Amino acid sequence: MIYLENIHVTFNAGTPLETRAVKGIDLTINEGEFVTVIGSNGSGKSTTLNTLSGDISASKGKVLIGDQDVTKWSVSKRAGLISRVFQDPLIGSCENLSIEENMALAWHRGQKFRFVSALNDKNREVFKKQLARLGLGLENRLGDKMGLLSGGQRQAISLLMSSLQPAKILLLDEHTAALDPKTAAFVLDLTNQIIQENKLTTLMVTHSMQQALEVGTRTIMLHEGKIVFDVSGDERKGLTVRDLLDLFKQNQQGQELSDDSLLLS
Ligand SMILES: Nc1ncnc2c1ncn2[C@@H]1O[C@H](COP(=O)(O)OP(=O)(O)OP(=O)(O)O)[C@@H](O)[C@H]1O
Repeated sequence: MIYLENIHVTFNAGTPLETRAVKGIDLTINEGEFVTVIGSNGSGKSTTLNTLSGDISASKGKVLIGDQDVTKWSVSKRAGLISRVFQDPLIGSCENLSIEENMALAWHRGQKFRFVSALNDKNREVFKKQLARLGLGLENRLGDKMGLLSGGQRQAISLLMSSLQPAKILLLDEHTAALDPKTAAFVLDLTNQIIQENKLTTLMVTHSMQQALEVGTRTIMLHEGKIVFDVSGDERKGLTVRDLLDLFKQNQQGQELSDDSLLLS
């Protein structure tokens, strides 16, 4: 269970550049839920994910994971509970390290370890088995530098890496946005498999309203730092992008959504 309790995030508080990015978010996510997060540019989606991962400290409010109050935990301490895949395939893996070194790092995330002992035959077999399921032949390229791979290959490996250790929460920040449509569909399919196999509680930010409805079990929309709607279960089944736009309008006193990137996707 994840609880975000009255989260506020203000950047550059008290200066002319003050930005109230998140304004009182209350969100409870049950174990195993897969929440898709939509909202226009600057609505606070990444800031909300960053507050959960610990990359940003909330100006006010509490973050709880299970029965633990993690509000004051560092990113590295939270990394034992949370794994993350970013939009940019270059973030989240080290291009100068090999595939197997990246996987060893992911496997030992948050722990002290040495490559010399982590890269043994037994572990290599585990990495190979995981990579083989991608069907990209990467199981035969364990020693290749990550920087040699395409964006889609890196994103697929990042997803595998996110499930190598027992984190229970997966944060996906537009992780298919930089990929071509075919690779994006492949990575999304892999995402679904990994979430189901590992029973992960997931938050996925997407700029596509269609994608937000097609995957996951619940959809929330942020607008100007607040949650403007939250749909799941029967209410969500059969919803169309048009319905989402109408929901937005209802909750915003007739205001139309003006972000083309959301409307067009
Ligand atoms: N580190 C920061 N310093 C100052 N302002 C920031 C910082 N990070 C985000 N902001 C501001 O906070 C607001 C919310 O940004 P955020 O990145 O959370 O939006 P978003 O919904 O993820 O947008 P996008 O869809 O464009 O990625 C924006 O006005 C942004 O400019």
